[in-house]
Amino acid sequence: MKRKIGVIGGGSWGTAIAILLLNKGYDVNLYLRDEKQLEKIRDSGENAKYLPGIPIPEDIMITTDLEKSLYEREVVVTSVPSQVVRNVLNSAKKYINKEQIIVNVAKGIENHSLLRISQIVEEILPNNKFAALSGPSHAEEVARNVPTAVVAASKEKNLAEYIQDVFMTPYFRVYTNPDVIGVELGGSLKNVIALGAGISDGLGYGDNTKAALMTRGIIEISRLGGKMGANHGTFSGLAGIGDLIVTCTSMHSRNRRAGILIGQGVKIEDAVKRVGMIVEGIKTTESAYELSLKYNVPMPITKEIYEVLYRGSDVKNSVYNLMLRDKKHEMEEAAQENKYNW
Ligand SMILES: NC(=O)c1ccc[n+]([C@@H]2O[C@H](COP(=O)([O-])OP(=O)(O)OC[C@H]3O[C@@H](n4cnc5c(N)ncnc54)[C@H](O)[C@@H]3O)[C@@H](O)[C@H]2O)c1
Ligand SMILES: O=P(O)(O)OC[C@H](O)CO
Repeated sequence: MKRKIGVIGGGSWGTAIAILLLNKGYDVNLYLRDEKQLEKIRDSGENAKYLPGIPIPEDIMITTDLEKSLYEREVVVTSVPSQVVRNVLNSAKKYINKEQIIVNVAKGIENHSLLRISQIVEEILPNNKFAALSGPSHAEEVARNVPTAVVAASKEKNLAEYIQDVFMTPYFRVYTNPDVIGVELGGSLKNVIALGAGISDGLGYGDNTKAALMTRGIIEISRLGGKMGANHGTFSGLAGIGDLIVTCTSMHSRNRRAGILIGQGVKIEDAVKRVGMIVEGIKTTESAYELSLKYNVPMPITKEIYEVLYRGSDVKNSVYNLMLRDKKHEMEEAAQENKYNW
């Protein structure tokens, strides 16, 4: 019997995931909310707004009927922007039974509650099993079978291995990891640093600057992650440094592209409109900044990006603030524990 999967969210990632799963021979439903978008997809055979140039197989059952999209689905994939996952799941929960497995692929941290998606799912669907799938994976490349590697994270080994099996293809390699917190934080917080990398590019700075942002960026992500219960090793893996690299360097990245525009002096709202798709890092910056205060963790890059996005600070000032802050030991935490000391 064919595996039955439901994907919620007809943006670029939901569409690419649906195609990948259909090509594995599964029975795939794709839910999107917009009837006009659905008609356009039916007429043109592609999702021109979110994933242009990629033919959508007719066998994917695309629908605006949430109930229908979830009916008898063994796995339900959430692929909507992270700030709306709660609303979408609240609407969906009456159609989801406790046997169905929830796999989240959205990358972000809810504003104000500061919850990760796994925690939101736990609140709304406490009896359902959950896994997070994350890593360096631009939809535009996955949809073209560009070799890609990601991580399936679950507290339960069997579930992580099951999800690995569900998604793995010769072009899409899936590793397992028990560290749900680290995988979720890595995927979410890299978007903040990618905005910074984009701003740096937009200002006309060079590769040195970007390498510094990426390196110091993963250090501050890992510092917060450690305090929140993540495993430091996760941040050296695909969902950590891997996703940070791809998002800070690729022109597919909506976060980086928005950052470039902001660095060039475009207003934030206009930059987001020009990108035309979700720029997760904007809202995640607010959550990340609040988490750094809550856990009392220094996150200087995140703080400066927060100042630029939410307090109207001048980007060049932020660069000077970062360059001229107090002098530091590179391995500050380790030095405090008397490792890496002279
Ligand atoms: N695009 C990628 O390459 C990629 C890769 C990995 C992870 N992600 C993550 O996946 C998530 C989705 O990203 P995307 O790239 O598909 O975004 P997108 O901007 O391409 O599409 C978002 C989709 O969500 C829909 N949507 C928005 N609000 C909704 C609501 N309330 N109910 C139902 N649908 C709603 C939009 O109509 C749109 O179809 C994000 O968290 C992103 O970080 C994206
Ligand atoms: O386009 P972005 O910046 O949202 O990044 C997409 C994916 O998260 C890359 O792994």
